[in-house]
Amino acid sequence: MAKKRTKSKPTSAKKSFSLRLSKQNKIILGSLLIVLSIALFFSFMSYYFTWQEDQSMLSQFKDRNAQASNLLNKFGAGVSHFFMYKGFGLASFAFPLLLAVTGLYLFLGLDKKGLIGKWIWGLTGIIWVSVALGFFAVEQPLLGGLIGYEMNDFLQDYTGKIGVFLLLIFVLIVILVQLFNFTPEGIASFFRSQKQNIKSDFKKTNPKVSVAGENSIELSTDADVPVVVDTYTHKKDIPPLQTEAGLDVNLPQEEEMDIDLKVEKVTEEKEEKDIKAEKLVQDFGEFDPKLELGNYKFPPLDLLDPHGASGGITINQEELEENKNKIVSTLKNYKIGIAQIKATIGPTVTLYEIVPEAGIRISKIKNLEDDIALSLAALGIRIIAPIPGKGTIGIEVPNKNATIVSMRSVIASNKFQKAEMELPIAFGKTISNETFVVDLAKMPHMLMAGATGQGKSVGLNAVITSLLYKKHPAEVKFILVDPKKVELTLYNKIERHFLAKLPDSEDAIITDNTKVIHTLNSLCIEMDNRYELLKLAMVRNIKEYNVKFKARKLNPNDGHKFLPYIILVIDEFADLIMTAGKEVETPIARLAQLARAIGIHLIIATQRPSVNVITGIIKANFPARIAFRVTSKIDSRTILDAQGADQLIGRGDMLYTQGNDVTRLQCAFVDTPEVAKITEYIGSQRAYPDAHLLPEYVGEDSGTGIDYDIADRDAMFRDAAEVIVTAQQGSASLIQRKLKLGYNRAGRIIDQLEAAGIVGPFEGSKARQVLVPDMYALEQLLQNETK
Ligand SMILES: Nc1ncnc2c1ncn2[C@@H]1O[C@H](COP(=O)(O)OP(=O)(O)OP(=O)(O)O)[C@@H](O)[C@H]1O
Repeated sequence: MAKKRTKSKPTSAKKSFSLRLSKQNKIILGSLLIVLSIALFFSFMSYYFTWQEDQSMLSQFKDRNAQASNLLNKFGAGVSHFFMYKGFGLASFAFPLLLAVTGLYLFLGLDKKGLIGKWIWGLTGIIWVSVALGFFAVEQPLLGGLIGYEMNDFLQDYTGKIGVFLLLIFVLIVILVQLFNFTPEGIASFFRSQKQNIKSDFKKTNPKVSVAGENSIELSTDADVPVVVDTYTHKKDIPPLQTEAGLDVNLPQEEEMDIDLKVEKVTEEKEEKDIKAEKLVQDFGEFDPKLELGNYKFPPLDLLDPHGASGGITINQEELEENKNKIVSTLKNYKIGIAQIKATIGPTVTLYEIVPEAGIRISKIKNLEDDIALSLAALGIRIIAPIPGKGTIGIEVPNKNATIVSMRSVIASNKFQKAEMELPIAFGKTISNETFVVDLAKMPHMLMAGATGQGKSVGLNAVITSLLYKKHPAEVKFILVDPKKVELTLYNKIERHFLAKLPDSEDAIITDNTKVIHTLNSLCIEMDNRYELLKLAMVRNIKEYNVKFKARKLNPNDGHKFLPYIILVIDEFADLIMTAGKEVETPIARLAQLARAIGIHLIIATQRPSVNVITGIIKANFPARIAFRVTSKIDSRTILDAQGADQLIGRGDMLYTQGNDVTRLQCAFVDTPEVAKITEYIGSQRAYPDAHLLPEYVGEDSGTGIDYDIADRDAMFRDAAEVIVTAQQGSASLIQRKLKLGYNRAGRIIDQLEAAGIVGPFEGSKARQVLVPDMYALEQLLQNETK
């Protein structure tokens, strides 16, 4: 510092020579340029009249007695000779103009950004005019100047007269297009408006003439209906219509067709932040969350087994015919005539769509479900009467030989590959053999239930596999809860790629129930944190947030980071509810209600679809439901609010609903060895140093009743107390954010605040109550403590 100060004199001297002019200097320089430009202008003007007289005295410049006729005497004669004669001729007049503009800019202290452009275009124009005049007025050396003449000469030696002419035209076009935004449409609309003016002027002077043509109505101006033409708008004042009741109706007058609408381009005012972000994007490109694992390779398709279904569905004509006959004859027995019957063959069931004869009651057919099942000697017959939106009645009959829908076939399908969804899931195939792809982000949570052994675990694997095939490890993280301890263990291998866990836990896959509670509460904290981030970023959902973050509009120093989707998969939900009850239900309900916008999605599966497991709260918050085969109609109702799941045939046959419609699907089959291969493939690639860490959850029991010694308090205790009291919100995450602390430390401080009586006790996922109303009260409290 001292050194700098001693050197301060020479630096200030240097500064005065730098290009950055002080305001005074700018005014002086600006006025100098303006004066100079006026002098040049008058010199040039007068040069045209006096150049011949002054020619001889150019050599006697130093002679004080010699006088020139130019308005600015010898200076004028000399400068003009240099610019006009030896330079650019008539085009030299642009120099005083450019100088004057520059002078004005400096004088008024305007932003100099546009000035360089003006000089470039000015010089281009000078050269062009000089060459053009040299070309067209060879005889008049003063018009084009020596440079114009010489350049012409030079160019003509190489390209000939025509070449120079074409070159001049081309440069002119460039200038017009670049400088004046000339476009063919612009010229056309100019001529159109001219034509219109002439037309209306003409009409004005000859009111009886009718102009017939497109969009025009012939008008005869009868004497009794006066038609007045407005001299300004050229519109006719039509007298108001008279209705029968004598009511005046004013018709809105038609606007003239050919009025050119000039749209002024509004240059958006950009915030400084945006400009900064644009610059960052220009310099470093968009933020790429995948960069850290830039070489990550998505699992290839051949890790999946085709399950012998490469030939697609085989149609057994005999079976079709037989079933059709049985349906027709059974219905006939009950005096139900059929007008038409059509079959759609799916992988596991065939849908027979019938159009009954007129006058048949639908409920009559619906009641025959069991009779039809009996006559077809088949399980899993479902009657859909009527098929929504079709006006037919559907009878689903299981195929004798069901085709396995391989995961490979659905992943390879065009529909899945081209799916522009946030979290695409290829569930399987519909009854008409179409691949069924849905977006988990839109669901936004899913409940999956079905009796044991009907395909639930396969279904969960299909969901996870779909996402593994489509998403980069940076974009999605799973939290896997597996009380059965065997179903999801395979995913251990991708822990450092795709899994998220609590900071202190060893295994990412959660198998014990207390940990589930901690994880759920931690997810609630993550949710609150994410909402806070979204609020700060002024966006409504995770998608917009990430777009903004990628465009570098959010500063990581303010706590912003790229947010991956978090998917919580619970394999056996019944077990959890039985052991932990409300402790699990409350955070799950809270997450389900609020988490959709911030990219946390829940998938819960259970094999016990009873009302004490799938409670009203859970059901209300899980609009997307999947039912595999269940044993009773009641179970089906519990899951879907409709029956039908009891009539499924098992082995991945399922019903999907996301609101009203229920769709029957054959779940894609992915076997354990296939999952093992995929996880092996992903697991063998370079990974993140650790699994994605969730915020630490400080359990309910910790902190309460602990008497902290005042001397042991955290150094940030007072700051934290002020933050909490000012915000009147007792949350550790607030302290964490405002004071930039780790969650552990913030949690400890909260405990100390509780011990000091500043915040209330822990209240689950809600923020603690703040017991001190304002800063004054806080001050008093802390002072009393030290006494
Ligand atoms: N989509 C499917 N396509 C063909 N077969 C299937 C399908 N899904 C399941 N299966 C068959 O059903 C068997 C049981 O499936 P899965 O293990 O998924 O049942 P689960 O409902 O998870 O049973 P649990 O609740 O006892 O774990 C599988 O081993 C497989 O043979």
